[in-house]
Amino acid sequence: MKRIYTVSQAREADVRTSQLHKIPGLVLMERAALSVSDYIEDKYAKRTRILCLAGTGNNGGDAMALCRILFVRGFDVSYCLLGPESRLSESAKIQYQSLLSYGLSSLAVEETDFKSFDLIVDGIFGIGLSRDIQHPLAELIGEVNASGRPVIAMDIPSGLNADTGAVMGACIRASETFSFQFLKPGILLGQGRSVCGQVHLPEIGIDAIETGATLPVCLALEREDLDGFLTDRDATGNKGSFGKVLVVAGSEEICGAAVLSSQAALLSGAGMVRVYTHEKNRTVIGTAFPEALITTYGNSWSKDEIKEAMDWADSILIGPGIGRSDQAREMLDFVLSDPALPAVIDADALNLLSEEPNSLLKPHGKWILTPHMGEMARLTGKGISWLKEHALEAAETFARDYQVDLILKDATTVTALPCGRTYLNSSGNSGMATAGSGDVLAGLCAGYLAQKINPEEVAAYAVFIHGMAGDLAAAKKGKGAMIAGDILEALPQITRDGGAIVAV
Ligand SMILES: NC(=O)C1=CN([C@@H]2O[C@H](COP(=O)(O)OP(=O)(O)OC[C@H]3O[C@@H](n4cnc5c(N)ncnc54)[C@H](O)[C@@H]3O)[C@@H](O)[C@H]2O)[C@@H](O)CC1
Ligand SMILES: Nc1ncnc2c1ncn2[C@@H]1O[C@H](COP(=O)(O)OP(=O)(O)O)[C@@H](O)[C@H]1O
Ligand SMILES: [K+]
Repeated sequence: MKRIYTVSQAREADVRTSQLHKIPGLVLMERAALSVSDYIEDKYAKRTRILCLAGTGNNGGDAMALCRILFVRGFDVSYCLLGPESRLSESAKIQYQSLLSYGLSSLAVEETDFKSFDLIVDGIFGIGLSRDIQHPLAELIGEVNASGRPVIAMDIPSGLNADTGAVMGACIRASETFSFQFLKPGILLGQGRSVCGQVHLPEIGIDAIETGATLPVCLALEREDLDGFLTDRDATGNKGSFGKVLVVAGSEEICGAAVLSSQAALLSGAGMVRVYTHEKNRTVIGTAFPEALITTYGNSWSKDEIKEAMDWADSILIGPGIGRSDQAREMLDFVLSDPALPAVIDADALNLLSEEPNSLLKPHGKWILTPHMGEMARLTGKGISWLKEHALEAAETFARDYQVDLILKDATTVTALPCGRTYLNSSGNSGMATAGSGDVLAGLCAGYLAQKINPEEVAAYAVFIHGMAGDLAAAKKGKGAMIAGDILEALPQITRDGGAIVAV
């Protein structure tokens, strides 16, 4: 599991480490620069022409320290200081003076042709970026990007908001980013994934800030974490003991969502799945998915029937394809009146809830909500562009206010838990933006809930596994041609024997 620190948390960790262990900031800067120089030495020949672009803050200090180390190691390296000496931070000034002592003075940036270098290091701005980048640095960044040269970003590509992933005026497009020790939210959110390139997280000796399990922290799951989640299947279990899922999905007009979500629930390892749907769907679901138990309703649904199914189930999924009719609203109200049954609330159920969000405030147990940005906009009354820039804050606030697990689906899905912990998902790809992909995720959540696998964090794991399956599907079919059924088909490769993970 990787920690993700906001700008203020990264600064806190930095200060804490310096104070507690009496390690000056310059030492951390040296370690940061060493981690990048070791990498460059491994990957590039000594004759590589390298240009380090240094701003006047500590990010520039990192770049100048790197320039010195590479010079001492025999590389053909130069640098441009992008600002007056008078604005250098304390540590950056020391790095600059050190370079001068080696006889290395800054190139004049207006006379520098970026294309004449083989590799460019971006140390213009790090996490200290506080406003939009303007003339002339914005143009300079445009020229670096247009040069077509590989760029290594120190800490974060200059111009990327480290908290939100928004581009602030202009942004370096890096081929690789060395984020010092901890990920930043902006690397995964917003434009982060498209401008960071390959991300490295070198250890530079900074202590983590959390001192107890109660502190809010943002995390990214990794493949290794699944070993603890998908434990071996109980050899003595039976279909009743592996969890029973009730899927309330589909309507007179829509059928596919019920098939995809209930298949995902069964593929998660649950013992039984029962679909409660409109009678028109019986034949299709029964044919496409003979393993499902099916209960249907006609013009009117039956409280007794659904109650009996809820009593039978260990978890319920409600929403995919149920529509927004009065009938759907009544069923949703009834289902949510049982606080004891762990529930996944998806798709149309979310749209119905957005008409009356306060119904989420009534007492309840485990509820997982899975809105995409459009559904979240309806639920919160906020615009989609605002939500995209404030995804972390929006998800965390919602989870806390309504005491639900909130899966805010997007290219990087944010999963916020009411305890204050948040996960940013690093698996998955744009091929997953295909109809029915969300139904698969909702089914997976309900399936794991029924099995009572790590209920507290189940939402984050389901998202991660869903993304991994999407990556396998993309590898097999291509991002353009993959469909939701391919994500389903890939699931067993991840959960082979309910435990071992097959490399993606
Ligand atoms: N754990 C840590 O936090 C460590 C941090 N280090 C480096 O230090 C960096 C942070 O250093 P700083 O706080 O000095 O911040 P930066 O080096 O990111 O830059 C801050 C400076 O840029 C100015 N500025 C901000 N936005 C601007 C804009 N749009 N146009 C023009 N000027 C602008 C600020 O006023 C400030 O003077 C990190 O990103 C990292 O690279 C490393 O040295 C090692 C350890
Ligand atoms: N560009 C992307 N990169 C990674 N995952 C994506 C991307 N676009 C969409 N997804 C994922 O695909 C799923 C789409 O779900 P959703 O919008 O509910 O689709 P549907 O309603 O058609 O089932 C979500 O899990 C989302 O996170
Ligand atoms: K940078």
